Amino acid sequence: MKYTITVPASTANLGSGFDTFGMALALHDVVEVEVTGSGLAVEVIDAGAGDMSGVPTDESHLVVRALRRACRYLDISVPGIVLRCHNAIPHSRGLGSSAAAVVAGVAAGYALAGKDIDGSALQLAAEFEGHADNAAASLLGGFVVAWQSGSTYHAERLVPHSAIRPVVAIPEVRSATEQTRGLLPDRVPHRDAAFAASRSALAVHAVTARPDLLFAATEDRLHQDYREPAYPASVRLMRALRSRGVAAVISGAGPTVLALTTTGILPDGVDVAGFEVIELPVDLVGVRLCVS
Ligand SMILES: Nc1ncnc2c1ncn2[C@@H]1O[C@H](COP(=O)(O)OP(=O)(O)O)[C@@H](O)[C@H]1O
Ligand SMILES: N[C@@H](CCOP(=O)(O)O)C(=O)O
Repeated sequence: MKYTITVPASTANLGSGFDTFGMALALHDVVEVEVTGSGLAVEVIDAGAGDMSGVPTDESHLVVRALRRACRYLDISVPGIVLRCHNAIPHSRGLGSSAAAVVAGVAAGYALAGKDIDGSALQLAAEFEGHADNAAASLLGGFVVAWQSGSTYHAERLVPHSAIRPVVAIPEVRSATEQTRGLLPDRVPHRDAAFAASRSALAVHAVTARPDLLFAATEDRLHQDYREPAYPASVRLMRALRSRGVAAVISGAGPTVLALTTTGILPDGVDVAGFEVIELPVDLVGVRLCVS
């Protein structure tokens, strides 16, 4: 039997919802899993993601680690595994590749156990990253609001307004989420926290019902400026787009720039040299499984 798991990329934060908002995007990794008599074989296939040479093919592969974790949680043992990973989501660009890999592995564990995905899958997946925004989006699809109570992760899925057409500008350069989290301060001024509270509350309304409010709703003071030294060209592009009235933000921990448009294109005259610009519709479904 072959289990095929299709998992969407995601964009986190959406400007004002640091570690809270996520949105699934229609760019998918596909992972095929087969159970064998013994051993582990991992094949990593570039399906558009670019250079995959740094990705391991042993037990340290992220999908394998998440699959093993889910199998332990679900109390099943698997004698051997063949894994074929077709990677389309570029790595270390702020499009949630690591969360997608973890969600694929967890979903594979549930598939092998013959169990439907439930709330515990989010917990298992979010534990890998320490925040649930990307994982919830890849798991549930649509627009998610994620939060943590103690060590428990939660998320609510909302449906984005149908007029929203996300466009991403992906640079060639990479930046590791772990490193850019290190650029964030331990404390922020109270006025910035209040600013963030107003904009993130507004963003829930803007994304679901009032796209005309997206520009104000995506303003951020908690993370993007602090991370600018890691990817100045991305921040420059984001600011150039915002100066034209586009609701542009840094996608996740960067360096991709996300524009929440209603046109599916970026305005003429903005210099996008060094970026691949593509429209990525919202994925409303989240992770899916096919058994053959
Ligand atoms: N499909 C995948 N298979 C295996 N490892 C992956 C996969 N996707 C991401 N990773 C691992 O996660 C790293 C990128 O994670 P991260 O820095 O959080 O960036 P991103 O914004 O792309 O999630 C990669 O360098 C790789 O080690
Ligand atoms: N909220 C996180 C999101 C990281 O997303 P990624 O796609 O860059 O891994 C953060 O901003 O650190």
